[in-house]
Amino acid sequence: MELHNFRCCDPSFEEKCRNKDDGLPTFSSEEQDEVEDAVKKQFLNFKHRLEVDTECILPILNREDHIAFLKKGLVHLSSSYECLDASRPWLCYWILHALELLDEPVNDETISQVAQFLGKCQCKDGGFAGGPGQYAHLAPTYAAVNALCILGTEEAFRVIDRETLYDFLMRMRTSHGSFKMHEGGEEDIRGAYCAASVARLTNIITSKLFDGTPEWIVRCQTYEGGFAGCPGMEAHGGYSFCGIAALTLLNKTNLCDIKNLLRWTVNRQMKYEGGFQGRTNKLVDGCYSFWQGGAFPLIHMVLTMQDDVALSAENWLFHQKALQEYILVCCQFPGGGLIDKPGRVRDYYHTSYCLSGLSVAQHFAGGKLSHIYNIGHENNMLRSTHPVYNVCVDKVVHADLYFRQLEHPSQKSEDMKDQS
Ligand SMILES: CC(C)=CCC/C(C)=C/CC/C(C)=C/COP(=O)(O)OP(=O)(O)O
Ligand SMILES: [Zn+2]
Repeated sequence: MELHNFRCCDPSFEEKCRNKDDGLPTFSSEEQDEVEDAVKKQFLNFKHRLEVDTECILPILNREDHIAFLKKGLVHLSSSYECLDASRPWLCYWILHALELLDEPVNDETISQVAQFLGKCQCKDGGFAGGPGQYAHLAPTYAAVNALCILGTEEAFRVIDRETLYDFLMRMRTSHGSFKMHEGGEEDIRGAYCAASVARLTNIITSKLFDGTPEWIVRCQTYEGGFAGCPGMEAHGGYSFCGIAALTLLNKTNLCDIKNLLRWTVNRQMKYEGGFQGRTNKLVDGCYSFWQGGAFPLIHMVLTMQDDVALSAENWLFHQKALQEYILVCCQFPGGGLIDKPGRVRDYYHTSYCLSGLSVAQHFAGGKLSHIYNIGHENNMLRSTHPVYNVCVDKVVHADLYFRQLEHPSQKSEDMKDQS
């Protein structure tokens, strides 16, 4: 059988996008029309090739273009993105994580600049804000901690003030164990996940901080099987990931109905496109490759811990080939960056989560099972992401070793008791 490499994008349109040197995800309306046509054409072209060649085509990940797009964003970080002015730690995290997945190093000067910039987003009373001088919020706190762990230098680790971070988390906690996103803000399952993730990663977790949290999280699991933002709301992939990842971090996955979660999640993979939808009766979107796809390694880990479920390497939980095809064929934007679906323009959020989903589909690992599976060109392989934090595994191990040797907040209160 002869195998053909398949570059999904139209070369002339690719060149045009590559030369857009502002790095910003903005296109005029004429350009948007052109984008829509070009990417639809590439999808139809792929489907046609599939009919002719059946299994013989190898879609290519356009690594160099994605890296160039990501690096442009890193340079612009401190000056642009007025539209994402309250999400600057998120931009750092999305870009740094996508680059680590692509195994692309960042130079020492940039590492130091980004660490210092994130330091400016940290608030005096603890936690990180969406930008310097803004109020602390749990979402940018999660993004900043992940970004600093990806940077992975002593300077980056030292930016995190663990004492005030603990105070901030305590202030966001409600009496029933849920977490508000910010002072006076909404409480939802993202809060529980962001709090558990940063507390675990920086080694400041205490039983007092998460008393009642697992019980509150399972109240968000709906009759469909996925998790909602709050009890009584609709199941959604973004919230489902937060639910199962937070329960994993808190060692309480036994409290949820894992088989119902599995049934709901597998049914979110779309038969025609191969990608995932976020919720029942909605459209496929590349970012759910991670929010839904990332739940499988966690579900698998729970299932293998239960004796009555026999899972083997042949017993895959989702269609890893179809997901890789959707990401490689439909979600690569010509000239760099990844997207929600054909017709949309690139952004750093979709670039990061499409690549995270591709990594999960390539390195399926959960419990005792792990295998590598690449449907395309050999150069498509990404590094493996940790399914709980969505940071590459080596960086999680490194951060864990660093923070584990520091004093724990419960140790401090013991010391205070001894002194009194
Ligand atoms: C850690 C952290 C902060 C996680 C965030 C998780 C996440 C992506 C939540 C999504 C929330 C939501 C209801 C989106 C629906 O948007 P929509 O109606 O535009 O999209 P849809 O049609 O695909 O449902
Ligand atoms: Zn999306």
